[in-house]
Formats: sequence, C-alpha cells, structure tokens
Amino acid sequence: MIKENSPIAIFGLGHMGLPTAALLAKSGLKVVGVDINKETVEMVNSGQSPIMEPGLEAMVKKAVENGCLSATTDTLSAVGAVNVIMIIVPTPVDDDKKSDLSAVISASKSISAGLKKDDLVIIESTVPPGTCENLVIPLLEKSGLKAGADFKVAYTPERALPNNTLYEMTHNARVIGGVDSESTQMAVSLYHRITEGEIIMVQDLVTAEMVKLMENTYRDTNIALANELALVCDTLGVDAIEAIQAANHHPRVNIHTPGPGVGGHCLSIDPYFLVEIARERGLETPLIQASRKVNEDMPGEVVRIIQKALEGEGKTISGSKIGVLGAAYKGNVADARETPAKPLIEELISKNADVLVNDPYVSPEIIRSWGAQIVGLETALESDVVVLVTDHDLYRNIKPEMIKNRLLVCTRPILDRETFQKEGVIFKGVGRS
Ligand SMILES: NC(=O)C1=CN([C@@H]2O[C@H](COP(=O)(O)OP(=O)(O)OC[C@H]3O[C@@H](n4cnc5c(N)ncnc54)[C@H](O)[C@@H]3O)[C@@H](O)[C@H]2O)C=CC1
Ligand SMILES: CC(=O)N[C@@H]1[C@@H](OP(=O)(O)OP(=O)(O)OC[C@H]2O[C@@H](n3ccc(=O)[nH]c3=O)[C@H](O)[C@@H]2O)O[C@H](C(=O)O)[C@@H](O)[C@@H]1O
Repeated sequence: MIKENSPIAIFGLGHMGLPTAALLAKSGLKVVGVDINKETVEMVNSGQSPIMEPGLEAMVKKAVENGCLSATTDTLSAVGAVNVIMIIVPTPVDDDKKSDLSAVISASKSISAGLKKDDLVIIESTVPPGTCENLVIPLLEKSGLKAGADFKVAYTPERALPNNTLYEMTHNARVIGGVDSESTQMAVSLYHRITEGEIIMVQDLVTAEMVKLMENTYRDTNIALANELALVCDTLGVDAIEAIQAANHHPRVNIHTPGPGVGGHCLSIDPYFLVEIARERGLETPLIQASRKVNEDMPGEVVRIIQKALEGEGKTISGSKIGVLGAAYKGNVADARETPAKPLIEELISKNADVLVNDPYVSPEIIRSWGAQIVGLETALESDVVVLVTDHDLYRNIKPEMIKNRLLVCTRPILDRETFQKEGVIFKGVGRS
C-alpha cells in the first residue's frame, strides 16, 4: 500500500486538476501541483484560482496557507518528492478529430524521469481505451522499473460537472481500474479520503477508460436525439419542449433538452476517441458519428431559424443587428471551449449581420477573436432579433418588455414562451419555430 499520507504530485492544475489538488490537500495530504503554465503556478502559490468554480479559490487559499498545497513547473523535483503522481492534463482532438495525447505523453515522460520503486501513478485524463496500457506504461517503464512489479498504475475517470465540481468530486460514484489489483486497492484507499460516493472497482485499466467514454457518448447521442426530434417538431409546428416534457412522464423515457449544439471540452470530443479506437480495430460506429454530426450541425440550424424569424418581419440577416445572449458552452460557466456560440456567431457575421454579444462570464478577448462586438445586456436586447444561446441564470430575469423589437429566438428552455407571446413577442426556438 502507499505509505500513509504519501505526498502527491498532480500534473495539470485546470478545471479538474486544481479542484482535485485542493480536495486532497484539504484531506491533510501534502500536494504539489505541476503545471506548464507559469501564470497558473504563480496564482496557485499566491492562494488564487485560475479556474472559476464555486468554493475553489477559498479552498486553494486555505490549503496554500496551511502549507498543504504548492505549485511548480519543475517536474523532476515534484516527482522526486512524492510517492503518488496523478495525470490530469488536457486531451483534446486535432482538426481531423484524432486524439491529441501530447500532454499525456509529455507528463508521462516527465514522471518516468523521476519514477521510484513503489510509486503509484494515477491517470484521470479522458483517453482512448488502451492508452494507459499501450502508451503511458511503456513511457513510465523507460525508467527501468516494471509496471505492477515495481510501480503501480491506476485509471479513474473524472466525471464532475463544471460549476458543481467540488460537490460532484466528493459525491459522485468513482470508477477505478488498475494494472493489477494492488494498484486498484491503493487508488481506492487514496480516493476514500475525498470521495463519499460509491467506489466501483473494475477489472482493469481499459475497462475504466471505456466507462468514461461510454458515459459521455451516451449523453452526446441522447442530446443529438433530442435535437433531431426538435427539428421534426419544427416541421409540424409542434412545441418540442412541451412534447418532450409530456413524453418524459413515461417511466422509461428521458429525452434530453434540445439546444443550439453541444459544447465543452468533453462531450464534443470524447465520442471521437471511441470512433478512432473502433476504426483502428476495423469497426465503424455510424450512430456515434451521426450523433456528433447532428450536434455539430445545430448552430447552422439556429441560423436558419433566425433567418426565418427575420424574414417574417421583412428583414434579412444581412444588415440586421443580432443580439446574442451567451458565449459560454453552457449556463453559469466561463468556459467557451467548443461552444456552439462560436460557429453560430461566425456564420451570422459571414452573412453580414452586426453581431452584438453579451456574456459576463466569458473573457472579452475570446469573443472579440470571433469578430463579434461585446455589449451590455440592455444593448443586446435592443437588437433587431435577440438570440439566447447560453442558459446563464441571469437571463432568466429577462422580461418581454425588455425585448425592444419583439423578436426572440430562445434556444434554451429558460424563458416561458406563453408569457412572452402574450406580451406580443414573437418567440422562436429550437423545435419552437
Ligand atoms: N473540464 C471538465 O469538465 C472535465 C475534464 N475532464 C478531463 O480532464 C482532463 C483535464 O481537463 P481540464 O481540467 O478541463 O483541462 P484544462 O485545460 O482546464 O487544464 C489543464 C491544465 O493542464 C496544464 N497542462 C497542459 N499540459 C501539461 C503538462 N504536460 N504537464 C503539466 N500540466 C500541463 C495546462 O496548463 C492546464 O493548466 C481532460 O482529459 C478532460 O477530458 C474530465 C471530466 C470533466
Ligand atoms: C455524462 C455526463 O453528464 N458528463 C458530464 C459532461 O459535463 P459537461 O460540462 O460537458 O456538461 P453537459 O451538461 O453534459 O453539457 C454539454 C453540452 O451539451 C449541452 N446540453 C446538455 C444537456 C442537454 O440535455 N442538452 C444540451 O444541449 C450543454 O448546453 C453543453 O453545451 O462532461 C463532463 C466531462 O467529461 O468533462 C463530465 O465530467 C460530466 O459528468
């Protein structure tokens, strides 16, 4: 077993790594965060959080003040000083939708250089099935040590929901698989320090890797179904939200919520890991790929809905002022990674619209990089058409009288359609046009 209270190094102090580091430090362990971003390291060492997450900055500050949490860019000194090393670095896809594991590779190489006998390496990054066995372990064994015999390896996917990360990290069930049962047991004893949820041990590393991808692919495919059903409702003049709410009263039906598309660092990426690994084994995955396409096409569908709404008012997208509410990929987060707002805004600009974006969470530089202007909420609401893209709670307070030109495309069901229609607002949406 790992020595009681072994110090821990965590590679990657991002949306998942920093909360993990803070929780482990709060449990009394000495944690050193390793990041390639100097600014992140400096912020953490000064007790600040580069990640916007409820409760995180206070936890980081306390842990740093207690001397339980520090951060460094010096990988070798970090690995040399600990017995447990975690990899929670980004795993995006490249332009061809192929997994980009460069961060995992670089972290694994750094760890290998300082790996010691009886160390435990835990991978949390979402990776294609087989990555631990076929990529990470061979890199770690360049240390001359043997996985299983000399050092331990476990994989546990992170499943926390941004904006509720600390709660979910401590309450979600956790799935853990290891290169051998001792690795699994060592990881289980460590996570018992921060997890009140059930800990599910699976038979090996690849099973644990696969569980994560199954979860996110399940969700992406179900969102695609909701979106496609909404588009069918559009052709029938059926209110998709009303119909879905009614259908979900069936004991075994859980149709997800249609929207402007699927964003975020995971759902829009992880299914491609399964497509890639299956294809390498001669298997195509038509449903997973079709679901990704449905979701990726949604921003274009929203442009079509906007076009139709403006035409109804004798206007066109070209030359219209379009007020876009929300740039983040989902409500109440600052994360704009893979956000559907980006392709939507870019397409509107390509059609010569004057796009005015309001999003108090997302950094202005990101929004400006899309070619859009940033405006206050009031200005956005004065546009020819208002398009609600992100379900930030602050938009729930919008009243009909605030929509100056009485035309609203609401792509998230956070405003009551009837209330707006009663006040003379033309209320459109995904599956609500
Ligand atoms: N963000 C989320 O909601 C969730 C993410 N995940 C997975 O967790 C992993 C990390 O994702 P996020 O935390 O969102 O990423 P992030 O982009 O928020 O943070 C990653 C951090 O790692 C650092 N980094 C990059 N390369 C590094 C290296 N070689 N060594 C040390 N640090 C390095 C970056 O500077 C950054 O600070 C990914 O595999 C992701 O799929 C899993 C569940 C939820
Ligand atoms: C299976 C599952 O619920 N996975 C979670 C998911 O979190 P994520 O931050 O991606 O949020 P999400 O609620 O899935 O939303 C993703 C995207 O899909 C959209 N969305 C979501 C649900 C829905 O019914 N309709 C819809 O359009 C959201 O607006 C967003 O653009 O992916 C996370 C991850 O892996 O990063 C994971 O940790 C979370 O547990």
